[in-house]
Amino acid sequence: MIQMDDIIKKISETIKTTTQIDPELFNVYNVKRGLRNEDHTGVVVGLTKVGDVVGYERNEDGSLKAIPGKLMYRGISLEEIVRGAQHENRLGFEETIYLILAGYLPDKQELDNFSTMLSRTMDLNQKITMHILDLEGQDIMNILARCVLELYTFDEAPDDTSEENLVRQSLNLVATFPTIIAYAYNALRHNVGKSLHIRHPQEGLSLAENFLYMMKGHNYTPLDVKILDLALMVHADHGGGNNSTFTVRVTSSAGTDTYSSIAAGIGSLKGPLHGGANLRVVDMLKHIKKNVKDWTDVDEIDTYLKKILNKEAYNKTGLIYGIGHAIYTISDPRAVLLKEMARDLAIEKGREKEFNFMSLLEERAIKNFMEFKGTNVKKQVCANVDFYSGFVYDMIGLPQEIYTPLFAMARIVGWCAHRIEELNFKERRIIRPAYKNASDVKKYKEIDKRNKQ
Ligand SMILES: CC(=O)SCCNC(=O)CCNC(=O)[C@H](O)C(C)(C)COP(=O)(O)OP(=O)(O)OC[C@H]1O[C@@H](n2cnc3c(N)ncnc32)[C@H](O)[C@@H]1OP(=O)(O)O
Ligand SMILES: O=C([O-])CC(=O)C(=O)O
Repeated sequence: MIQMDDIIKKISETIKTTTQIDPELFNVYNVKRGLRNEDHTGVVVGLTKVGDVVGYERNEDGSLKAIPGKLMYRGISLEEIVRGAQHENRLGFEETIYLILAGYLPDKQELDNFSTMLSRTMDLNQKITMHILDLEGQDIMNILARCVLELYTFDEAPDDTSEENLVRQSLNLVATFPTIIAYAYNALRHNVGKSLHIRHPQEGLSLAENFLYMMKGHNYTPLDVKILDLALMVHADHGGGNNSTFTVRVTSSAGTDTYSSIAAGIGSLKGPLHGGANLRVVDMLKHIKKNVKDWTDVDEIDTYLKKILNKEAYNKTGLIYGIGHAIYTISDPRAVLLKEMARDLAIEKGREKEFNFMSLLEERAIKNFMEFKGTNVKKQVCANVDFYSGFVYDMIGLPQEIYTPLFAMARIVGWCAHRIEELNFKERRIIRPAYKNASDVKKYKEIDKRNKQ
């Protein structure tokens, strides 16, 4: 009897050749691999007023000048937004959500009303709650995507793309992501024999605090809330070109519903080269800690990093996770803020040795990467947002299963703002680039005249 395994083996063998395309053809046809120019800068494919990501300037001769990274939400620097909230000793995620969605900073009254509305909207109805608890699986990003798709059936106007309906759907998603993620995590714990706690979000608490409450009951501190709030602020948007937001924009441009589009964005963010890198960093660090005996020995660290780059160690992809970025060169401003948080927390929690090790690893990874690439390197690399986030989450007692979902819990804001922009832009057109055919033209053969492959 023909077995599926035999067919899988055969097709897997043929795709070794059918998927290969001569790299030279990219030059011949001027195809931008990964939508990236020769110097690795992104091909400009759209205009946005939501967020801006700056990692380099152009010299007069057109070459790249590396600069410290800048991130703007609606034209305002993320660093200023963070420092503003810190200076006034208040939380900032709700203000960031308002800024990104509405396009301007709210006044005190607007912010109070908005925060109250969000905390009221966080609660899920019984049917949806039971549904989340019923979703099987180990991966919360996968559960989140499935849950978002299911929300379509609970929405009375899921396909309505009017401005008001898009805003209604966006606010609901922003407010309920923390609840869905916390409940999905609690269901996961329950599956491995722990008690099931399904706590209703509390009116009047911030999104960050409500999330900690739903995850851990009253077992969190004001500092934990502050740190989570800041982490959410820095992950909220990253312009239109990052893989998940672009996915949301591409699917939105076809006119599909909010739930389909956001589920696609979640799928993209889960990838280990994108938001899923925060989990890979934690895993890679565990591995390095096991294999490097002296965490202060630069030679030992360098030897191990070289092995990773040579595809001889860790997961043999040749990648050092948490390092490198499509746009940033000298620094990712979010990694700078997260590192600052990590340092302060490490001192408070007695984990300075680990922090110092990570900091040294960051420095050595950049140095080893540049040496490894030698003259082939087109641009400088730096630690990205995913390098320190897991360490920060661990210090406030959050489990690994929710590290990438936490990214989604913040980025839902940017996704919604970009979707609204994509759908309301008057000159809007379906996003439909071209693929140049690289296959030979062949004649169709009748079935009894075909050769056995
Ligand atoms: C939220 C976020 O999405 S932040 C990014 C999270 N991802 C990671 O941390 C994974 C590790 N980093 C990477 O894989 C990459 O740096 C990416 C995916 C973030 C960006 O990739 P690119 O835009 O292709 O980066 P860039 O153009 O600077 O790459 C130059 C070369 O260096 C390689 N490179 C880049 N980063 C790394 C790294 N961390 N380790 C090893 N090699 C790397 C690239 O593969 C590329 O090689 P190639 O020229 O042989 O194709
Ligand atoms: O911009 C990118 O390519 C990835 C990124 O850092 C993000 O989405 O936050």
